[in-house]
Amino acid sequence: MGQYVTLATCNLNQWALDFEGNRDRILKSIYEAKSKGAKLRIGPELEISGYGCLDHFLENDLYEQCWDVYQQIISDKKTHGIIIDIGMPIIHKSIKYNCRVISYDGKILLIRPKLYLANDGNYREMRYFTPWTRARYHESFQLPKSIAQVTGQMRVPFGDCILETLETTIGAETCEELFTPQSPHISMALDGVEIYTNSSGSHHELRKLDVRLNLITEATKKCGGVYLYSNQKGCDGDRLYYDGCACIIVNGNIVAQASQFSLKEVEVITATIDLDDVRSYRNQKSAQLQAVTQPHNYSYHHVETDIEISPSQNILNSFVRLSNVKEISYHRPEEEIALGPACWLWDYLRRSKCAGFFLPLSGGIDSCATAVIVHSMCRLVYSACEQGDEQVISDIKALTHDDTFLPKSPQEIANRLFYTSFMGTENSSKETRQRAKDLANEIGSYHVDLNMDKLVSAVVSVFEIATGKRPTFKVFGGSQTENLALQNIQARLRMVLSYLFAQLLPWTRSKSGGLLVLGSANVDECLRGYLTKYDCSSADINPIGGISKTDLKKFIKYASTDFNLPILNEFLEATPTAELEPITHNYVQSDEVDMGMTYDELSRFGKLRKVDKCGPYAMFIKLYHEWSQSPYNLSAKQVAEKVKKFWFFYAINRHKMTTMTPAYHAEQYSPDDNRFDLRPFLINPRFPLASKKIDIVVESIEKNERELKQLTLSVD
Ligand SMILES: Nc1ncnc2c1ncn2[C@@H]1O[C@H](COP(=O)(O)OP(=O)(O)OC[C@H]2O[C@@H]([n+]3cccc(C(=O)O)c3)[C@H](O)[C@@H]2O)[C@@H](O)[C@H]1O
Ligand SMILES: Nc1ncnc2c1ncn2[C@@H]1O[C@H](COP(=O)(O)OP(=O)(O)OP(=O)(O)O)[C@@H](O)[C@H]1O
Ligand SMILES: NC(=O)CC[C@H](N)C(=O)O
Repeated sequence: MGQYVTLATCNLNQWALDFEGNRDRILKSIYEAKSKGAKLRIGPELEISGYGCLDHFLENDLYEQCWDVYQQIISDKKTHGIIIDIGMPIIHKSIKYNCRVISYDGKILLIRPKLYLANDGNYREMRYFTPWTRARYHESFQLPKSIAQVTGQMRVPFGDCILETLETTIGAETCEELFTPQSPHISMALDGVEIYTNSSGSHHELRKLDVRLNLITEATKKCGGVYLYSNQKGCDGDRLYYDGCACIIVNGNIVAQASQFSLKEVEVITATIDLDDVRSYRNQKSAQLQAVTQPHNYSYHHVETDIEISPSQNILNSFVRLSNVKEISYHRPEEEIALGPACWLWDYLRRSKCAGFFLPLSGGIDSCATAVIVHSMCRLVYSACEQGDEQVISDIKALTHDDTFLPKSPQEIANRLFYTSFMGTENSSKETRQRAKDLANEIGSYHVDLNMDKLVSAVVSVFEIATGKRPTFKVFGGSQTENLALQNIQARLRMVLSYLFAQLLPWTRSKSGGLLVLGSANVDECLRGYLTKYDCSSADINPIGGISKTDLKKFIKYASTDFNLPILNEFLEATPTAELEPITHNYVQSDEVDMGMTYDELSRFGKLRKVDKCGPYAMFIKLYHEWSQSPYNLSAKQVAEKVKKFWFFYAINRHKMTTMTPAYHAEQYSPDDNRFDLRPFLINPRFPLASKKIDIVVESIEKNERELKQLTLSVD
């Protein structure tokens, strides 16, 4: 007994619309899978076009080019001798589908369209594709002439079918289908499928990998079987980082797992498994009864083949070893922050071919976190170069325009690609200035320490000459309006300077090209609108725009030890301040006081608003029950005030989200206006009806409390 089969899956770093680059990575993965003895190779969702083409999926060109590339792949003889399951979009009867194309030896066996499309949060598949709503139904698909010439076939099955080899049955599931209550793998299992494939375009979100892996392990624990999961990896041209983590799971146990974050463009994993293990596992009588009581028309169309994927010599060959069960590996959230945005930045930089990054470095937590993420990128690039990763080596040489460059440290990379600047005013403290300098020194960035008071006073003078009025800070007797305007002008001038320096700093060092300006507004500031519109929060890209202040602090703590940067502790100990107002003997500007709420409270508001989908009234009810308890012990009135204040600032500042810098998506409660959190930006900030309802509840609670108190007193 024993039916040993070697299977392969992969992470591919595809790029939207990079058809030829995508083809080369697909080919590389097939060659590697074959060289490891695999008989089946699966790849990520829509891997030929790249997953994130968005509205380009509406263009017919794209479909034609996918077929062009597909033709090149299957006519390459080196891709024969292995079942290949490739993701691409296909037009059938004038309707666009998100498909798997399964072939062997240059012949297409089956085209399987996605049944349940992803359409929440960041996903809008229904905008471009139509789901194949007819379960277990198939039609005949007429191949494009160019493909027919290569394969010698005119028509192939198109629909919800499964594939039969000489030893087993294979069924394809596509990404979102795993997340649905009636996942196809359930009915496939009941119809005898032993190997399920899942090809995904699934993005990273902090603390979320376990959701995906739990679904896969639970699926195979319940149904038995081998689950091959493949995913795209990297930045393919948008705010998302696809987080790979291809894996192979057998009856609930993981036997192979690829990385979640790395700079490798092609990462193939294989496992040798025994199909008999699936059959033994399925000995559960109740499951067998469910299988035999399925209505006969519930059976899938089996595409029958005479492909042998488990040659009998496998069990006679002592070199063929069954893969061992492994522990699932997860990263801590701090590591996820260190790695995900760093990989995303690297893809962005090499694909944009810019000369590096420019970061306004203030000496505060946020820009510090951004700087440390760039440092983490430099560490990853350095270590990939050390390991001889040819792609990374060629990219770093191209970016630095130096064919001889092989970095000797992460700092050496930063010195060529990373520019930071402290842009001080008379309101800046020497501590923040020094912290910025020290950090730049530690991580090796090319640092510029400058003062821009002349610029600020010049702009204020222009205003004074034009209007005859000179605004004054509040601490010196000015109004709130004057105070804000004087702060905003400093902040906005920093943005203008940033772009000037980003354009010209490489030139001052006789280097060519311009820099990408990095923004550092965190998710909580965006939600509360605690930032100046069109200031340094307006940049080219922002690696931390989807990360909460609380997580950023944990990340800095982690990096202080794991990256050996003790200077980071100084950032953690400092009070967060914008340093836009003058410091006097009894006043230092502080973020949480300015905002009227803490960062922890903001995270809670953010989660309730977006993840739990609470309006102001529902949020108040939830928070009253939470915050009236120890350790908060807040009264209903206090909770009501906090909730109203949050919604007020959220609403008056929502317009700022329409111009926010594209940021790495990392948090479920991201308020990203462009892709993830679609809301109006002219909102009545008082939410009058919800406020009245909250007030009525507060009154009733207070009345109950008074009555209870009186009752207790009279009993005493
Ligand atoms: N409903 C609406 N729809 C579209 N646009 C609207 C609008 N309401 C105002 N606006 C526009 O927005 C402007 C107000 O926004 P904005 O100019 O940002 O000004 P504003 O939000 O009033 O002030 C910026 C806030 O960010 C704080 N802050 C804290 C820390 C650091 C920084 C920093 O920048 O470094 C800033 C600063 O203390 C202040 O509370 C209005 O003048 C108007 O032009
Ligand atoms: N003195 C400064 N020099 C350089 N850049 C600055 C300076 N002050 C502010 N910035 C830039 O403007 C951004 C927004 O400023 P803000 O004071 O709101 O800081 P923040 O969002 O709390 O971030 P940080 O914690 O980095 O100060 C900063 O992240 C930084 O990139
Ligand atoms: N491409 C997809 O179908 C992705 C949807 C899925 N919910 C995910 O986040 O992985």
